[in-house]
Amino acid sequence: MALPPPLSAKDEKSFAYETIKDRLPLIVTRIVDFLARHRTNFAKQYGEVTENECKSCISAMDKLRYEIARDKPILLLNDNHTDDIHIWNEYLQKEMDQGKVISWFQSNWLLVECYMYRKIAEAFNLTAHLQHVDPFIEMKQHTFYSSVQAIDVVLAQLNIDIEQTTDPVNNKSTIEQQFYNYMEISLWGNQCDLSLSGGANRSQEHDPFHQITELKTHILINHETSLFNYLYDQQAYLLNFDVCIDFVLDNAGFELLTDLCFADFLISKRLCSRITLHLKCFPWFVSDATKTDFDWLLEQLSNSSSNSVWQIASKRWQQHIQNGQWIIQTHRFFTLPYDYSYMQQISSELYCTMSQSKLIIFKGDLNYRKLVGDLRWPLNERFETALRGFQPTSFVVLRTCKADVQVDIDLKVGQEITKIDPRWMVNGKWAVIQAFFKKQTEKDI
Ligand SMILES: O=P(O)(O)OC[C@H]1O[C@](O)(CO)[C@@H](O)[C@@H]1O
Ligand SMILES: [Mn+2]
Repeated sequence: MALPPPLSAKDEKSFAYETIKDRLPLIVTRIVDFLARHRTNFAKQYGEVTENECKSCISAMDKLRYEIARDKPILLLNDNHTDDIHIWNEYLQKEMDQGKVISWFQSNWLLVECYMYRKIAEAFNLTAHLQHVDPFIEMKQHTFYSSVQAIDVVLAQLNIDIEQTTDPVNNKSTIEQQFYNYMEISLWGNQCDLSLSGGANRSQEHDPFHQITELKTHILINHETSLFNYLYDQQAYLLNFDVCIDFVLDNAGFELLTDLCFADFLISKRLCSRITLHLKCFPWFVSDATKTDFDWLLEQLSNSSSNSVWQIASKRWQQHIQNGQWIIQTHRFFTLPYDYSYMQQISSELYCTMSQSKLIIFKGDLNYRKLVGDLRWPLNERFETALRGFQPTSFVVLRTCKADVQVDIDLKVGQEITKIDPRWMVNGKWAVIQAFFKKQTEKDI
């Protein structure tokens, strides 16, 4: 089957064009600003040489901004000591060997956008003292603190819902309703990503429980009922089965908090017995959560001596980690330019362990783009076709729509939504809870 062409800034009417023309340069500018503001601090902390390292990062950022604006060719990476460089360079080299010039406005959007974040990492990797500096750290921490009221509301209710010793068999409908609440709060938490706003604050100021009721009609595909039954029916709550979920997390701050609430709910109500939480290895798409962001969030909760609600939740979460029910993982596959149809070939061990899970939960827009290959599928294409063979196990994507690719929507429905909101595909106000259920083969049974 001939595949549709990839999304690309070649098309000047596309969201890719807007992103590369306006948003990516803005993100790079904010890094320059960050470095300029912290130069003296870094020098105090790590010694005088860091002044020069800051300067070299700033000039790398200036160069990057210039190259994006001028649509310059993309070159191989240079930070030779990193463990992903050979995979990146092999990918780029293969494209070059086919005679293709890879450039910002002419090539695949997914590739060049991922490359920008890898190129930023390269600049920091090439220094001796700034390798572990995260240029997006302030923006991420700010979204957390500007959402404290919403955090209070969610954690207070979560503590109540979890402490209530509901017998799962006789209270199926209570647990079911709570499942939808935490899943939808986690879904709309995805509105808080910072790459869409070019790094400008996207805090959560409303009561999330009210918000999910209001936003219900904005979920264009909603498989939550099938998902609940799928997890509930396997009876992890009755028997001591080992039922695993892989949770591919997205953004730090408020979104991460909502994801952990959902993960806590799934474990505490025994809808599964183990969750692997996948974080990013290095700063990615501005707001994606790294292990440092995860640790920082837990620390904020546990250090809040005045807030018992935060402390109770954080104690429970620390326990999930200590007793192995939450496993924290960073895998380099998630920061490569490959879409998910390549996972089996590029990172077979990751594909293999994920295949053993009952369910994978993918958070966010970028994960959706990677699942469907970031191709210009017709709106009514089947999800399974768009996945092009990626079927490790059953999975769901919780995504607010922020890129002009979407499948499994009836064309008429698409026209109706366009009338209501012409930018529905990209403004983050619409969402999908889109599941793929793997058919069981004889081998699986
Ligand atoms: O954090 P998320 O939900 O993956 O969103 C990141 C999104 O940012 C954008 O790249 C915009 O730059 C989206 O198109 C992209 O998929
Ligand atoms: Mn993200």
